Amino acid sequence: MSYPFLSEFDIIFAGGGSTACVVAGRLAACDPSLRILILEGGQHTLNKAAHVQPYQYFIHQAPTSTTMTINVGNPSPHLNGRAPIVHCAHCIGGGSSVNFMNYTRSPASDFDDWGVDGWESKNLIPLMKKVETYEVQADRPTHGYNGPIKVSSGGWKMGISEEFIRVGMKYHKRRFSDDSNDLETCNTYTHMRRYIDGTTGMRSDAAHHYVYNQAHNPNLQIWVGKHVKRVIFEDKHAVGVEFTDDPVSCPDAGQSSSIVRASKLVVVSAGAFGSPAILERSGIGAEAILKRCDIQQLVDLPGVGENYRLRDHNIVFSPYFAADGAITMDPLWRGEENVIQEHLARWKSNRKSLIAQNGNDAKIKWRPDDEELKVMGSTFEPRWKEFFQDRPEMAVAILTVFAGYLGSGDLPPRNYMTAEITTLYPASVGSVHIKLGEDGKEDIDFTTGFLDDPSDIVPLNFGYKKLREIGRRMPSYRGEVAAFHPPFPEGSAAVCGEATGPADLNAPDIIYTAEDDEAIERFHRDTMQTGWHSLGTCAMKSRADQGVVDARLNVYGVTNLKVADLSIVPKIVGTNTYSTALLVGEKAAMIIAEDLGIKCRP
Ligand SMILES: Cc1cc2nc3c(=O)[nH]c(=O)nc-3n(C[C@H](O)[C@H](O)[C@H](O)COP(=O)(O)OP(=O)(O)OC[C@H]3O[C@@H](n4cnc5c(N)ncnc54)[C@H](O)[C@@H]3O)c2cc1C
Repeated sequence: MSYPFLSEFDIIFAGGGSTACVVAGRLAACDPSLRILILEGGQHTLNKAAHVQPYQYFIHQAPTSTTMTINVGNPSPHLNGRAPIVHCAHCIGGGSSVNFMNYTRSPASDFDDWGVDGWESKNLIPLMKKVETYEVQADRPTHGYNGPIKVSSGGWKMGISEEFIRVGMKYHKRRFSDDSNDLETCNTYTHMRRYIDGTTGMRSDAAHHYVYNQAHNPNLQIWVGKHVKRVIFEDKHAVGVEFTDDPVSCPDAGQSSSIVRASKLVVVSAGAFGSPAILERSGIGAEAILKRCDIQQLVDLPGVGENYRLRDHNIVFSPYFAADGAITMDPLWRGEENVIQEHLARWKSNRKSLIAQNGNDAKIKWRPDDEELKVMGSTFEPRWKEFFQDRPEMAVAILTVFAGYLGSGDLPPRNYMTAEITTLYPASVGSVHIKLGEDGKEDIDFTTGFLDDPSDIVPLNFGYKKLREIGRRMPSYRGEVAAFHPPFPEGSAAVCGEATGPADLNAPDIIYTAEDDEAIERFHRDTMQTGWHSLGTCAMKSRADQGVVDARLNVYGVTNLKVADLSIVPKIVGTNTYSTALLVGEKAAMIIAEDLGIKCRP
C-alpha cells in the first residue's frame, strides 16, 4: 500500500525526550548531512526559565502543567483500592527537562545482569564517561571529563543536608564517602551530585546539550506539538510515521493526520508509556490487546507493554518542620518574589544561589546490616537472600532529605524539610497497554504493580522509622507535619506533632506498637508514589522471553524500526534513571551509526 507523504527524512524519531535527544544529537554531529526529524508531543524548552533554572523543577508537577502528562493506573487492592498516578514528561528533552536533576548511577553489575550481548558494563563504562563532565572531583577513573552533560555539587550548600550527613553517620553508624556513584560504592553517607552546570548554574538537560546546540544544522529538525499515532509499514518494512497535532499541547488544533517518510530508519523513542502505545497502534503486540482496539495485527509480540518496571522505584515523602533560621527552598517554592529576585540577582552575577539548587544535597544508598535485617523480618528475608545478600554493591533504598517542603499540600509559610525514601529494586512488575475507553477514544490500561509483592513495602516501613530517627536528631528539626505522616493512635509514643528542638543524639528510639506498625503500613499503601523511573515496557530480551527488541534495538518481526529509550531496559536498575537514559542514548547512537556506516568518534 502506498501513502501520500508530507516530506522525507533519513531518520525519524517518534518522541523527543532524553534518549531521543542524545541519539539524534550524536548522529547529527557525526554526519550533518543526515536528514533527521524529531516529532515530539510536547513543546520546546529552549531557554525557558522553568526548564533551565534548577529551582523551578517542582512546578512541572502542578495539576495545570502541560510539560508533564498524567497516567492513571488501575485501582489496586495493594494500594487500598487507590488508582495510582504516574506523571511522565511531555516536552523537548523529556524527563531531562523536568526532572529533579539528582545524579546517581547504578552499580556496574546491574548491566552485566541484563545478560545482553554488547551491553555488558565493560562496554558501557566508556559511554558513561563520554556523557559527562564530572565537575566534582578530578581524575576519578569511572567518571568522564569532556562530555556534554555537566555534573556538579549545585549552586549553594544546604545546612540541612550537612546535618543529615553528620547525624546519619553518628546515629546510623555508617561511613562517609565522597563518591557513591563510582559504580560500586554504597551504604555510605555522601553528598548528592546534581545535573546542574557548575559554571552556568543551569539544568544540564539532553535538549540543550545535544540538539539545541546544533540549531545551525537545517538537517536536524524538531517538530513540536506532534502526537505520533503509529509507524507506517510497506510489507513489514517501516517507511514512515503518521502523526496528528498533540491534544495536550495543542488542544485547539484539529486532529487530521499527516505522514512523513523515513528513508533509512524509524526510531520509536517515546518513553516507557509512549513507545509501547505507538507499537500497539502500529499493529505490533499481543493479539488480544490489539483486537479489543480494532487494530490489525502485523507482528505477534506479546511482550509489548509488559515487564513494566514501574515497579519503578517506590517513593514516600515525609515532611518535617524546620527551624526558622534554616536555609530552605520554601520561600522560592512558595513564590516569594523578594527572595526570588534576590537569588536571581546573585545567580545572574555569579551563577551561584538557590536558583541553581534543587534542595537535595545529601543521601545514603542504604543497605541494611544484620541488626536491621532482623527488624525487617521474615517478609523481606527471601528477597534479601535471593537478590541482595551476595551483592555488596547493591543498595535496597536511597534515604535522603530535601531542604524544603516537597509536596502539594497547602502548608503555612514556614521552613520545612522533607525526608524521602526511594526503594531501588522492588520486586513487583506491572504492564501498560492501550484500550478503548467508554467514549470509544483511546485510553490506557495501566497496572502499576506497586506493592503487589509483599517484600516491597518492608523497606518503606523500615525506612520511615529510620529517617524519622535521623530527622528528629537534626539541629533544624522542629517536629513532624502530622497530616503527612501515619495517623498513629492517640496515646501512642509515635504520635506526630511540632517540637521545640531536636532530640538528643543518644535519645532512645521511638517504640512502635503493632497498632503503630499497622498505621505505617496502611499509610504507605495509601500514599506511596512513583519515583518517575518507568522502564522496561519494550524490553531488550529474547523474543521467547517476552522481548520486544534485540541487542541492536531492532523490533522483532519487522525491519527498519528500532526503539531507543528506557522502555528497552530489560531489568530494573538501582539508580535514578536519567543516567541510564543518557547511556542508552549513547549506545543507540553508536549502533545506528554502525548500521548506517557513519563514522563517529568512539
Ligand atoms: C518528575 C520526574 C523527576 C525525575 N527525577 C530524576 C532525577 O532526579 N534524576 C534522574 O536521574 N532521573 C530522574 N527522572 C527520570 C528520568 O528523567 C527519566 O527516566 C528519563 O528522562 C526517561 O527518558 P526516556 O528517553 O526514556 O523518556 P522521556 O524523557 O520521558 O521522553 C519521552 C518523550 O516522548 C514523548 N512522547 C510520548 N508519546 C509520544 C507520542 N505518541 N508522540 C510524540 N511524542 C511522544 C514525550 O512527550 C516525551 O518527551 C525523573 C523523571 C521525572 C518525570
